[in-house]
Amino acid sequence: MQWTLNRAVQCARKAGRLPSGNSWVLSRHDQHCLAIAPYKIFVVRSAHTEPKRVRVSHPILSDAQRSTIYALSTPPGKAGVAVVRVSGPDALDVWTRLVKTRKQRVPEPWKMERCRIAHPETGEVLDDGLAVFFKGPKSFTTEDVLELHIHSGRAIISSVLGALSRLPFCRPAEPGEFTRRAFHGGRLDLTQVEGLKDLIDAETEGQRRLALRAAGGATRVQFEQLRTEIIGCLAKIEALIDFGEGEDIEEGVYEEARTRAVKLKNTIESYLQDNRQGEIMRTGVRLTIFGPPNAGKSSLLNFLAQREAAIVTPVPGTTRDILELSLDIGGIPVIVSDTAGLRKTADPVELIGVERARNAIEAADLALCVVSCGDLDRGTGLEFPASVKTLITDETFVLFNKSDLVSGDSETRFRGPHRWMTSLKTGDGTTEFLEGFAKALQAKYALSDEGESGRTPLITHARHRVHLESAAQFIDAFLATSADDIVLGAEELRYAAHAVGKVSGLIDVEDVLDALFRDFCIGK
Ligand SMILES: Nc1nc2c(ncn2[C@@H]2O[C@H](COP(=O)(O)OP(=O)(O)OP(=O)(O)O)[C@@H](O)[C@H]2O)c(=O)[nH]1
Ligand SMILES: [K+]
Ligand SMILES: [Mg+2]
Repeated sequence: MQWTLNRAVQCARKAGRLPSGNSWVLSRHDQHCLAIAPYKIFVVRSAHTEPKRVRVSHPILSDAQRSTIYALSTPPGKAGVAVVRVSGPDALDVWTRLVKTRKQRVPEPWKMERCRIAHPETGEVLDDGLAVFFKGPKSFTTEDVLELHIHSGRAIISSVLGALSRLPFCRPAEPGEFTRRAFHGGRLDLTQVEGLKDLIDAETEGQRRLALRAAGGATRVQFEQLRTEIIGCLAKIEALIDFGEGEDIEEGVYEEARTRAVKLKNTIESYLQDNRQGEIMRTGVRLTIFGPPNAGKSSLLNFLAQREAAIVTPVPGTTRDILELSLDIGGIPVIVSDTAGLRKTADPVELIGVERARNAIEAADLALCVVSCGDLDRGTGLEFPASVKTLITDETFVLFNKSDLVSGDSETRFRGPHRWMTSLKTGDGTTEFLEGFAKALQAKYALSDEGESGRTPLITHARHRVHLESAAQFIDAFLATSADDIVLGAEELRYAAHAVGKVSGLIDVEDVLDALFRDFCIGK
């Protein structure tokens, strides 16, 4: 028997736990139903087969959270347009007091209207602009929302915010409070809230695309699907517990549940085996440039950054400390570290630099070794200097620099995948290097186009990985139980569903929310 929100609400009403006459909306899950009426939120809990077990908890929104809030939603400063956003039960009241249109006092929802913004007490016109009213729940926060589009200038903005502050039922919004309300209203789940924040913070094309996917709800859908499938599995086991095989239940149900669980575990594992692609794309690929002294490592950093970020001199051992820069290479965010040249040294300061360089290579997602063609040419064949030889693997990118120091015919020795030859002095080969390197990065980290979701990583935050890993463990634990202890098995599946639910924020949400919204800007 499938448990629905309507049933949950019906039962709760019968039990006298919910006031009638309110419109009930929003998310329904098999075990936890979030039922939301205007300004009152209750969590309806139920076991998914037993309507009798309905329990309605206390409202989870405080008075402060129910008030009408306002904030400037665009950056302060001189510009064409500034948007002041108002959200809450009294948004319509704000309209009638501040917005003067030619036609009517009550706005037509979702329709932009030309208006004057007037002071609620003095009636003084503050600005000429546009206003739009979004009727809840079809708004960003799911509450009634009013947006005032005014001219962006310091005096105009402060006069409008000042006018709003005169209304006793309004208060300034806290950072991220609009988004928090959207979350509490069920409009966004946690992965979407994270996506929204990542979208605002995105600095490269790759980050933008990844964040948009999450903000748009694609990540949410995938996690919800996973959770639904686990619950489907659990339902079979619970049916067995309630009725027992052979009576009302057809045979083979237990085996079927196991087969499904194995499939689920494989799916989760395929999500986990993503080389941390999504997390790396979000936070940046860590690339360490290393090599012997004087190879041109700092020259390379400056070339990539297009500015004199690092000191370059003919003195070997110039770079001591690690110099880190965030760069956009082919749409991939890359945190590039320039390091001290690797060599045996008695200088205690340089020694620390060399030690740090080695640690940076260890910690990096990618390493790029720069060697001077001049250092190689003396030997026969392609022999890397001893100081770097042991650090070069199949994954290491290699740049043979200072091609101007060797004769042209020796060039072929240096060719190969992930290997380039340049002269950072003359600029020879730098275009090919940059193109080839960007392509290599894209091949490793870029997301495939929409549709080929197979290659798009699901996990973008360490939090997702933690919960998915524990879900996989619980499914494992279920598979380790036998048909004799299905009650125990069912419990493991319930934990697995619970773990996946944490990703979307259906469960144990407040601590994650606090951490997340702390970094949001006001007005979002
Ligand atoms: N001839 C030639 N000289 C270069 C080239 N690239 C860099 N140099 C010079 O090589 C010297 C060393 O360059 P850096 O960029 O400081 O080398 P580095 O690897 O950072 O050196 P350390 O930090 O001391 O380990 C400088 O004088 C550069 O101008 C090149 O392609 N050809
Ligand atoms: K140098
Ligand atoms: Mg250097």
